[in-house]
Amino acid sequence: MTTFSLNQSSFLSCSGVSGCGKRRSFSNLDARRAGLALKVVSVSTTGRVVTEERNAVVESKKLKEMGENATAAAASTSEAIKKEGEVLTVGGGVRDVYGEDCATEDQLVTPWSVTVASGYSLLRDPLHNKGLAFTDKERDAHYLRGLLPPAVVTQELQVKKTLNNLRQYKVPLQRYMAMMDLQETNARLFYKLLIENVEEFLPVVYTPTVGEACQKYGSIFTRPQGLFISLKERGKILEVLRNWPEKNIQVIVVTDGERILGLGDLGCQGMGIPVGKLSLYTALGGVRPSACLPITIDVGTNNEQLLNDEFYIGLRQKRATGQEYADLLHEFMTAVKQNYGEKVLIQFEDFANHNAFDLLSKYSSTHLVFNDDIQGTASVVLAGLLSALKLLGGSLDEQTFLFLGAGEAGTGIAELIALEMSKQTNLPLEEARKKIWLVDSKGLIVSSRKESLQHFKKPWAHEHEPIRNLIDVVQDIKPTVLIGSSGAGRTFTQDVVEAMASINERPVILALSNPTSQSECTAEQAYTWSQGRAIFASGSPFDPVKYEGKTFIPGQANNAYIFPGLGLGLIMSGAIRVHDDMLLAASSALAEQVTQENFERGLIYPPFTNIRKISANIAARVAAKAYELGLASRLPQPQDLVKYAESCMYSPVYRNYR
Ligand SMILES: NC(=O)C1=CN([C@@H]2O[C@H](COP(=O)(O)OP(=O)(O)OC[C@H]3O[C@@H](n4cnc5c(N)ncnc54)[C@H](OP(=O)(O)O)[C@@H]3O)[C@@H](O)[C@H]2O)C=CC1
Ligand SMILES: CC(=O)C(=O)O
Ligand SMILES: [Mg+2]
Repeated sequence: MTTFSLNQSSFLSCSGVSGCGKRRSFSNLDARRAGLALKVVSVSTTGRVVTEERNAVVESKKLKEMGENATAAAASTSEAIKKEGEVLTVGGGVRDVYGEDCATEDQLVTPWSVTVASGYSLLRDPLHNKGLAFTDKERDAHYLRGLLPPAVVTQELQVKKTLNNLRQYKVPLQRYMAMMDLQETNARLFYKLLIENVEEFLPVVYTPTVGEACQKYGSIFTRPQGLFISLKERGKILEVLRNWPEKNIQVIVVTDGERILGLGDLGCQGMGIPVGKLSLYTALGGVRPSACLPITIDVGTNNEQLLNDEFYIGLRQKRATGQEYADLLHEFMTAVKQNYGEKVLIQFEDFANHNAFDLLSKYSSTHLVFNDDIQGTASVVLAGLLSALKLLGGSLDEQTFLFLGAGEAGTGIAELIALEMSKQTNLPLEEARKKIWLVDSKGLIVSSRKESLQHFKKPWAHEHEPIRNLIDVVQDIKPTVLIGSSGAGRTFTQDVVEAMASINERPVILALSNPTSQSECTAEQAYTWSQGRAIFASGSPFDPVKYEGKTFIPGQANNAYIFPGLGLGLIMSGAIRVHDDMLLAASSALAEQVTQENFERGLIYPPFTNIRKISANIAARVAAKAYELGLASRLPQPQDLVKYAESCMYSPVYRNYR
């Protein structure tokens, strides 16, 4: 294995010797221009794929021999290539002939190979297909003649046409299916459309529609969008990982489907969630689509309705638990590290809390792992609270927090608030926690219940008499901030919101539960019942609300603001572990992106329209923290991390092919 310094790898990794994946690993054009005597790979007859295997060590040696001149050569090479418009250069990195941005990857794959798909195969390769946007020259060069009608159109026109078509669908699930179809047909068009129309299509590929898609996944399933690893694959998980066509994976989102949004156990059909989250990694965070791998672990389901559904696509058995479950997960975690190395980010998503906390603590010291529901949600909510303070005045420790729901989201947020409070005031963590109260399905969590509490609830069992109902808790505790993390829809009833409004001039009410049906209250309810005084945000989006002649725009408190930027920051710094301070850094980076204009409209989050800029800022702060903590492996540290983050981001614009 040959390794390069960052300066070298920013060029070399992209030009193939470092192996940017089996299919797009090397542009011969780049190689020739970089002074390497590589044989030009010829394209086969129509529809064939030419694969050329080489020994990377030999080529690596040649590049090493270039020594210090490599970077300079790379820079001038990039410039030359740019002029011809054949490949795009960004930030000193080079994208290969198919335009895959490999700037963040420096792993070596030996032996590497070059594969060129042409003709019919090219049209069916979603990462490279451009449909009618293939130019006449490209059609000649890539054996596409006759496979396409004569018209040549721009990507912009394709976006316009696709938008027109998508808007014809009035049923959200049909829009979802059309979007998935587009993703599977032409990824760049899918991402361009999603990025340019993020507020319109986020609710389609993500919450709320993705929830319905998971519920009906068996019926709408057509093609695999990720890997299914079930108990049947026990002992063979490494082989299963190797069946995935992309080799150079940077982020895995994995679920076992037991707590999909607030919809409960959807078993194998939870796959819609990793697929959706990873679409956001690319669209919002700029991680290459080919570097993203959605995985669903299927250990059965306890959902009787699914078990009896003839279209169910998962194992027809009750969930495996205990040692059997732990062994499968351990085999998975081990295989991932073995196959992709230790810098692949594994995001745990929508596991039930009885596994989520244990998995996170078991693997956080050996793998680059992150639980989105516990940690990403905490980071996004803390950001919202930091910016709400600008509307409210005062400091974090002057607030009293009440949660409905004491699971992953609730206790995860509570802990990060306490941590931030403790850092801000030097208050011991134990003391900071006393400002935070949680209610679960049995009522207020108090010390007299301590023995029977799950471990993650114990820090929140304060001295107090038990109280059963939320309204009584609100009247007793008098919170300034009320947070819904229960998964139980419409539990912030009129009397609860009215009580919050009678206690506070500007009550902060966050109804985090997803999808929309599970939101603790609607935006309209929050504004109406508080006479327009609530500072409100919800996990799933709500339309603007008109109340007494004024229009209120609800914010979206969703971890989608955090995980794409956090992930990018981890990847670009080569972080080896996730640290709480990175979550705090992400929170403050997000809070700083809220503008005066946003505040004037009552918003505590910036609009999603600016999300790529927001993600670059989050990534930069997370990466800076990784360097500061000595957890970053990609050295030296780039000087301007925001610019570097932007330069690493995937662009969905079509590339010109030779
Ligand atoms: N907006 C966002 O970014 C995110 C939103 N979420 C949403 O948060 C919700 C909860 O997720 P998560 O924390 O992982 O789930 P958990 O299952 O871990 O926790 C749910 C908690 O809510 C409590 N609860 C359930 N029903 C009621 C009720 N009727 N009254 C009072 N408490 C109740 C449970 O009580 P008990 O412990 O007694 O069973 C439990 O403490 C989901 O809807 C999810 O979609 C999650 C992550 C991110
Ligand atoms: C948003 C999210 O992660 C959830 O609802 O589970
Ligand atoms: Mg989740």
